[in-house]
Amino acid sequence: MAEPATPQRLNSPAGLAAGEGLRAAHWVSIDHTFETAHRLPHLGGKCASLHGHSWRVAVGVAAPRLDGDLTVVEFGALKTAVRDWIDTRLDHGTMLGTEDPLVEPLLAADCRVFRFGAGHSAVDGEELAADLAWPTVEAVAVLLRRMSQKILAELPHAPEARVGRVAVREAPLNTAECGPEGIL
Ligand SMILES: Nc1nc2c(c(=O)[nH]1)N=C([C@H](O)[C@H](O)COP(=O)(O)OP(=O)(O)OP(=O)(O)O)CN2
Repeated sequence: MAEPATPQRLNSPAGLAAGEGLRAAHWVSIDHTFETAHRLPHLGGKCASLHGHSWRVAVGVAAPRLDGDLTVVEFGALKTAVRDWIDTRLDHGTMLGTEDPLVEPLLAADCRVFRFGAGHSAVDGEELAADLAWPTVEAVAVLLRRMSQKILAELPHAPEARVGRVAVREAPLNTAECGPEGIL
């Protein structure tokens, strides 16, 4: 009789014939949405005007083999942590370059502001964007990939699990992706 496919056997390289799938590669991803304003004075045109988007982020995590519970990382734990980080710092706020003259008046009016390019004055997560001068979609993807790497490191995950591509959509037609170095 065939041996039952218990999680232990499935995750054990010794329990698999050569070429069987579980040693190959695994990708999972979670999505989150947030409502945030930004502006990009350095690009000029309409992007220089303060405007808002319904942003969507997809965080991908890859691993060469699964954890003992047959996951790359548990969806619920990853979603909770990613949502919490975004919802307390970006959602219903404004992303600005640190030199933007709108920073001070918005903070004075008790609005949520997340500064890019804040260098040594970065606070509460801004350090992850301290070297990114403006909140372009590409820069937001870098920020959220760094955030995801920090979160993954603090969660139980499969051996050698890594954050893969992080895709950020600011509008239905505009998406930026950030992936591991060497992917091109
Ligand atoms: N590579 C990038 N290009 C642009 C960015 C960016 O972050 N990275 N940002 C903008 C503007 O902020 C703007 O929000 C988007 O501009 P655009 O696509 O031109 O405008 P619409 O969303 O209104 O697009 P339509 O297709 O014209 O409706 C610009 N470029």
